Amino acid sequence: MTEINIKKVGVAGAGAMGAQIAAVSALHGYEVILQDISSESLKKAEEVLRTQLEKRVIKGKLTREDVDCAFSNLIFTTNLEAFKEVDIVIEAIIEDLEVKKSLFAQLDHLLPEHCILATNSSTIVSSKLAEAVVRKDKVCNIHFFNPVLVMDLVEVVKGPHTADETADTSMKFIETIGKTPVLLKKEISGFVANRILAKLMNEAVYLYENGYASFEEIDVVVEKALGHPIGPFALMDLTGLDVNYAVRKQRYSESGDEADKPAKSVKEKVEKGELGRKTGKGWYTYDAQGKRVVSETIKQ
Ligand SMILES: NC(=O)c1ccc[n+]([C@@H]2O[C@H](COP(=O)([O-])OP(=O)(O)OC[C@H]3O[C@@H](n4cnc5c(N)ncnc54)[C@H](O)[C@@H]3O)[C@@H](O)[C@H]2O)c1
Repeated sequence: MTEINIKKVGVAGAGAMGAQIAAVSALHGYEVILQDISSESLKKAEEVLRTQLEKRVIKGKLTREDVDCAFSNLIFTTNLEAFKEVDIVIEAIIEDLEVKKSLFAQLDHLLPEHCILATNSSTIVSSKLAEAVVRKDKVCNIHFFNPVLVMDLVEVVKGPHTADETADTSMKFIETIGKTPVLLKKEISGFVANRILAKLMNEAVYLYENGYASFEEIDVVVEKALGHPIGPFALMDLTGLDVNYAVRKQRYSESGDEADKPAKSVKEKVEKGELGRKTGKGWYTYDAQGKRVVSETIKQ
């Protein structure tokens, strides 16, 4: 078994996930290329990362040298050609199967032969993306959780096409960036955490849409009675309602199961552009610093 020696990391997509995956890799000494089709997204990613890492310096979780070193390891670019010498690419672009497949096909031509091509998709199994490439044995899921700077766990999912050394190298890579990887030996849409979470979210939305309790009250119950750090509606705001919507659409297109369909109330919010923290409003409203504006009903 030949294991791949990872030195350079490519991250495609500089949104909420890609930016932090790149930052964590750079903080652990890897040379990282963060690529996005939008220069606006790259600019925002750099600004947000500077703020987030600065906060960690103030809290004493990182030193200024750590942060300076991480930024010196990071390249922000719109040029896909910059991935020509990377050893692993983690794709974290929008949750759209056809867009992801098209990127995988482009990358397959461009990347060195040994390079692993992993997807951070919340739900799409990597065999659907492996269809677009020749290097099928180098394709797997590496699924991080939001926010990547904080969340320890990463799911690595092996498809029937994934070589053992691809899964092994991916697991080891995750350990080297200070995270705990869990290997799924067989692929299944949504993997472990999101499948379990989807059941909870469905029930929360059912109770809300049928008027049993407000979304704020449901969040309070889940936090205080079940001990979750945040409730399902606050979590949707953190993840992005557009991401939740896209994931459910994908799941529904695969399963045809009505229970997988995007929720009506989520669809309405996405259509209004209320996507959660990233737009300042989702289920809750957020101020310019990203702090939740507490409603009068909850204050009482
Ligand atoms: N948000 C979450 O909580 C979360 C958690 C785990 C996994 N994921 C998955 O991670 C991926 C990214 O999610 P996100 O929340 O960071 O999305 P996001 O909307 O914040 O960012 C997506 C980025 O991809 C860029 N992009 C679109 N098409 C591209 C292309 N062809 N090439 C390069 N860049 C492109 C966009 O410009 C944008 O900057 C999705 O597959 C999502 O399912 C999200």
